[in-house]
Amino acid sequence: MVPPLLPFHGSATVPGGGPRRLDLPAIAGPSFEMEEPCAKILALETFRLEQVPPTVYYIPNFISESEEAYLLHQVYAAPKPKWTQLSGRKLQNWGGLPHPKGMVLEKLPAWLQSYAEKISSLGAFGGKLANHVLVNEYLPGQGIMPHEDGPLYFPTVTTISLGSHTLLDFYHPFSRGQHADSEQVPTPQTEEQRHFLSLLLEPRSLLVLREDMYVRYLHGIRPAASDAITEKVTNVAACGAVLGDELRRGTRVSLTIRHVPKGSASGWKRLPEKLFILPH
Ligand SMILES: O=C(O)CCC(=O)C(=O)O
Ligand SMILES: [Fe+2]
Repeated sequence: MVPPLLPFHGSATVPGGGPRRLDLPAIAGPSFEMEEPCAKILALETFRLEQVPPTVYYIPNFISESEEAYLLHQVYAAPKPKWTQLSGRKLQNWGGLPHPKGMVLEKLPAWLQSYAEKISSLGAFGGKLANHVLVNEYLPGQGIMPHEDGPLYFPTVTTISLGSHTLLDFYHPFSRGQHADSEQVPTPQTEEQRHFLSLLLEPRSLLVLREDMYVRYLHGIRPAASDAITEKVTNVAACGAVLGDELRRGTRVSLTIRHVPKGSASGWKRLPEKLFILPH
């Protein structure tokens, strides 16, 4: 049975404002009953991170501990064949399998559908309803290489983190240099040089990435067992961590919730081949 969705709760310290209670109303909560959808979008705006390229929203404690336990229970109750073991992580795919000829969409199970609806109602997908979820499980020491998610998805990804924090790292794409005619050879750039910011994703948080942060830069998770909170962690003020902390990772399960537009196959075909850097 799907439990009723609870309001966001908890508190966080935000820049300039000192500790603040983040009381966003739940979909069925009393404050939303009298409000228009645009009010929910405004609510999302209050969680927008500054000092990063557009656009990142980070909402600590988006779900409660009991919702987290419920979601973890559902993830691990899935039949064994639902898991795909990859090098460095385990994956479940819900809503349909991506394919160069287009996504064959399947209905989401009820336990994911309610969260897809809750996030969509914040306006995360431009009024569309999320219909696809990837579940990733990372043990301490595991991660995901820097990548782009590819052109199949509406250019927003939303992620609920369960069980443990992680650091999501962002990278400038390789500089492609000037046009070949100018004879300028692109300078080699190390991964470290291209890494320009990280976001601390705490358990129970929601991350919404749109625009440049989703389509222009690459993202990845270092295969590490702990994370140093440095000045590159741009959202530290919204988190329960401080500069200089070293956070040990536990097993983290992430739900990446997206919208796959109908007919995305044609979008796929139009894009140059080198953009097909799919992680899965
Ligand atoms: O686990 C995460 O937060 C990131 C997963 C991811 O980048 C992906 O599935 O494409
Ligand atoms: Fe990704």
